[in-house]
Order: sequence, then C-alpha cells, then structure tokens
Amino acid sequence: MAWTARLLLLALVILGWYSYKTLKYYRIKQNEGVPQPPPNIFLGHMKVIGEFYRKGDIRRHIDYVFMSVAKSVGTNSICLFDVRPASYIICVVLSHEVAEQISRATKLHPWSTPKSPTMTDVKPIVGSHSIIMAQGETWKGLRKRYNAGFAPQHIMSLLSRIVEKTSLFLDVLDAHARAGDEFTLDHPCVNLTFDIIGAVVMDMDFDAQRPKSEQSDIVRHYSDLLSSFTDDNGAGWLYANPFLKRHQYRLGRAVDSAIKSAIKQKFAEMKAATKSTRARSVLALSLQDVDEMDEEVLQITADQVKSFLFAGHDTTSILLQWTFYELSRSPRVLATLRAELDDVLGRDADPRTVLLARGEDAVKRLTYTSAVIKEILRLYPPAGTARMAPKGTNFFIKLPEGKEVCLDGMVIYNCATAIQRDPAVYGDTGDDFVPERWLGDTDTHDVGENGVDTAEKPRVNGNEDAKVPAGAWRPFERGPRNCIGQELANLEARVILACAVRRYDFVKVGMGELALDEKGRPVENAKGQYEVKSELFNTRQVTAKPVDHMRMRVKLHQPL
Ligand code: HEM
Repeated sequence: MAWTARLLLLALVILGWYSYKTLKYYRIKQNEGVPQPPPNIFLGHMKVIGEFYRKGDIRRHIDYVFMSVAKSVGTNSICLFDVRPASYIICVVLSHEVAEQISRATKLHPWSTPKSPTMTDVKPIVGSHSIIMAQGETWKGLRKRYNAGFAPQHIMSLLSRIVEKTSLFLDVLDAHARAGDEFTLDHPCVNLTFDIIGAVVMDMDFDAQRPKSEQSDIVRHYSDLLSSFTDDNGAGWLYANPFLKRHQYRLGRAVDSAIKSAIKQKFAEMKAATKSTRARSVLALSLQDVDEMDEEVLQITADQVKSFLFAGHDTTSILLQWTFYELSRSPRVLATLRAELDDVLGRDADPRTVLLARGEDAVKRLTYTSAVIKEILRLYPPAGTARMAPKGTNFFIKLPEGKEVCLDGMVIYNCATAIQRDPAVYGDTGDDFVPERWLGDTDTHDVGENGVDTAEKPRVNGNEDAKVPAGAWRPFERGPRNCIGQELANLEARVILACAVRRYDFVKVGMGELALDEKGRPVENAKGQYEVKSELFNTRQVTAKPVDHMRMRVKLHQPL
C-alpha cells in the first residue's frame, strides 16, 4: 500500500515536472526574443491584456489595448499575444513593412497569406461559402466573377442611384433638424448605405430608410442579426456563449431565407427574359451562367450576396459617421471643404442636380473631399485583416530591424489603426486630423493583383522630403485580397458629403462633445480643432464602430 502511494506520488511529481517543462517551452522558450510583453507561465498574456483593458474604458476596441501594450514593450514592428488555450497566439502587426509581407502575393502564398480560421466568427453574418473567407482557387474564381461589377466605369453608372438614396437621407436629417432632437447618427447612415448596397448587390429597393414596418424583410432580419453582435470589448474570442450562438444561428436562418426567396425570384425573371441582359449586380453576376437552381447553388449565391451586403454597408456607414464628427470639431477643414464644394458644384445650385447632370466630372474634381475621406480612413479604419500560415509552412517575416520570425500557426493581425498612426511614418501628427497631408495623392486605389506597389507618396502637400510609403495607408487592405468595393465606397462617400456638408451643422452630444468657454464658445486648439470634453473612441462590434453610436444633434446650416 505504502509502495503504491509512493509510486503514485512519484508519477504525479514526474507528470507535474513534465507539464511545467512543456508549459515553459510553449509559453516562454518557443517565441523567446520575439517582441511581446513578459508572458505568465500559466496565463500567457491574458493577464496583461486584462490589466491594460482596466486602465481605460473597457468598452474600447482591442486595437487600443494592443497598441498600449506594444508601446509598453517598446516595439513598433510586431507584438505577440499568447492567449492559448482560448485561441491561437496572435501576432499583432504594427508596421507597414511587415504588413506588406503578409498581404502580398508570394511563391509560398500566390494569393497572399491565407485567411485566419478565426474568421468563422462572422459565419452567421456572411455564410460559410463567403468570398471574404474563401481560400485558393475557390476565392480566385469568385473574385474574377465579381470584378466586372466593380470596374470603374460600372461604378460610375451607379451615381444616379446613390444620389437618389442620398435624397432620402437628407429628408431624414431635415426632420431631425426641424425637431432639434438628439439621435444616433449611425441609424440614418446605416440605413442609407444599406439602401445603396441593396441597389448595387441585388438591384433591389430595400426601403431601408423607411419606418421598420415598411423595410424589406432582408433589411429587418439583417439588422436584427447584426445588433445581436453586441459590443464585445474585443474579448469575444475568449469565450463563446452557446445561447447567444444559437440565437444568432436562428437570426442567420431568417436572413438566409429572405435572401434565398429574392434570389429565386431574380433567377425566374432572368430565365423568363427573352434576351440576355448585361446586368452587373452581384446577384446577376452570380446567376449569369446558372442553368439549374439547386440547393447548393442557392446557398453559395446567398452567402456571396450576404457577404457583399455586410461588407458594403457597415464599413461605409462608419466612415460617414466619423467624417461628420471630425468635421463638426474642425472649423478650418470644414471651411476648406465647403469652399471646394461651392467651387465645384456651385454656391447656389442643388448638389444633387449637378451630380446628376455632370457627376463624373464633378466627383473627380473633389480633391479636398477625397483627402478628408482618406484621412478619416487613416484615423478610423473600420476593419483589418487576420491571416494564418498553417503550422509547418515555414512562413518567415523580416522585421524592420532585420530579425526573421516564423509565424506559422499564429493569427496574424494587420492592425490598421496602429500602422496608420505609426510615428515613424506620420511623425508627430499621426493622431491628428490633417487631410492636407494627402493633397496631391488622393488616389485610394491599391495596385491590386500582386500588391507590391512600393511607390512613396508625398506626406504633406509640397513637402517632397517627407514620404508616406504606399503600404502605410491600408484601410482597404492591400494585395490580392484587398477590398473589391473600395471605389464604390469612395464614390458613395464623396456624393453623400457633397450633398450634406453644406446643408448641416452637426453638434456632438455626450462623448466627444465640444468644451465651451465661459461665454459658451468652443475653444480652438493650436491644431485648428475644437477642444472636447472627452475623447470619443471605437468599440468592437464585428467592425470598429463609434462606441456611443454617434449621438448627435443636427441643424440646418445658415451660410454667412
Ligand atoms: C469604407 C468602406 C470599406 C472599408 C474600410 C473596407 C475594408 C475592407 C477590408 C479591410 C477588407 C479585407 C478584409 C480581410 O482581409 O479580411 C475588405 C474586403 C472586402 N470588401 Fe471591403 N471595405 C469597404 C467597403 C466595401 C464595399 C462598399 C464593398 C462591396 C460593395 C466591399 C466588399 C468587400 C469584399 C467582398 C471583400 C472581400 C474581398 C476578397 O477577399 O476578395 N467593401 N474590405
């Protein structure tokens, strides 16, 4: 008996020693020398993430936490976060030089580093066949099919529909201006971009800007699904709530069914048409060479439609919200922007009439407007990319200081928020709203296929000595898996700003509200911005969104 107990004890000691050694290897030895905070042998970096979260408002997006931890470590290239066993090790990329190595096409990865398996989080929203998650030849085929729907000439042909939907947006804001009420700007922005994306993707009127009871089923179900992805403080990947997952699954089924019935209807119409059309909506392109509609084709088509609906409205709405906010606290930028709109569209003409008559020429001349959009996307990128090279791939990246690091089996997260504020590139104005830095370089289009554009662009107009490398601006990501809808987003934003910026004065309420002096006037700082009572920030709700849904008042602007 005594011997058995002794043996058992010895076995336990050996097991404990072995477990400790193994843990020590995985937590400490395996990635020793790679930039990271000191790992805790049992908790990895969970503890440090928690500690940094608690240093500020816990609703803030995890990007801010990653950035603060990286700063404390003193790294500006990459920073590892070991959150095993909750998830994979995360390699947060903070430098454009590393980000380019992830997003470009290489011999090892002809269509850039594969997407991360953790992206399955968004499956209920975009479906399992989504172009966003697809890999290899399957992705290549999908991208080729849909490229036609995003060719510049075709995008321009959508201008009149964008103007038409923007008119409804103005009606909604006019009503708020008359009522003088407080509202969340995300609502009208999301509904507007949903309306536009419905026209582009399905050639349908979604009536998203009407009262809920009059909206299309697709919008109603999709809104319910998206709002079930409530703010998760970036910690969603640490645990899974099975009840919430089930609820989301059910909401996803409702979206699926509404979209599938619209697809069937469109398919029947296409079959009944006597001659073939050259329609370029995502749905028409999906169905163009389908002879039989079986369950599999229906599901694959529904998943692509969902992907475009989601990717195409949510991000653009965030861009609009941050733009209206930054303009409301930046008098110099606002005045310059309004002067450009007066100049290009005429002081007294209705911008919608001008855009409908000579829209292509007008939007091309809106260079300052484009610079504003580019700067907002630099400061507040709504999305990033997560990739993973499977274990055993031998995927090495080179850090700017020359060290080579193997990232096999890690989630590699190109953190656009950090990269696009990098002081090594943007100097001490990295956190400031300075659209002028893009004048002379308002093009937002990535070189596409191979993503190896190394051209350097002027940082500040006229200052040829200060260069911004192309990869240091990447809100649409770069390389083969860059955003297919970037030109559409850009056109939408220019049209909407052209119609709204001179019509309204936005006034932030609550977070980010202007600080006033004793006479009730805003206080302008040395950077030409009004001081605010508290900083507004992004939270994580699938994408990065203003935490308070952008509470605002709006007034009709009275020109002097
Ligand atoms: C401001 C607006 C937008 C931003 C910031 C944005 C950002 C991005 C980013 C960062 C990616 C890469 C995602 C990843 O690698 O996981 C992406 C991909 C994608 N975006 Fe956008 N996007 C915007 C607008 C749009 C629009 C208007 C559409 C469609 C009409 C769209 C459709 C897509 C699709 C389908 C992909 C996947 C492309 C592929 O993998 O081939 N996006 N977007």
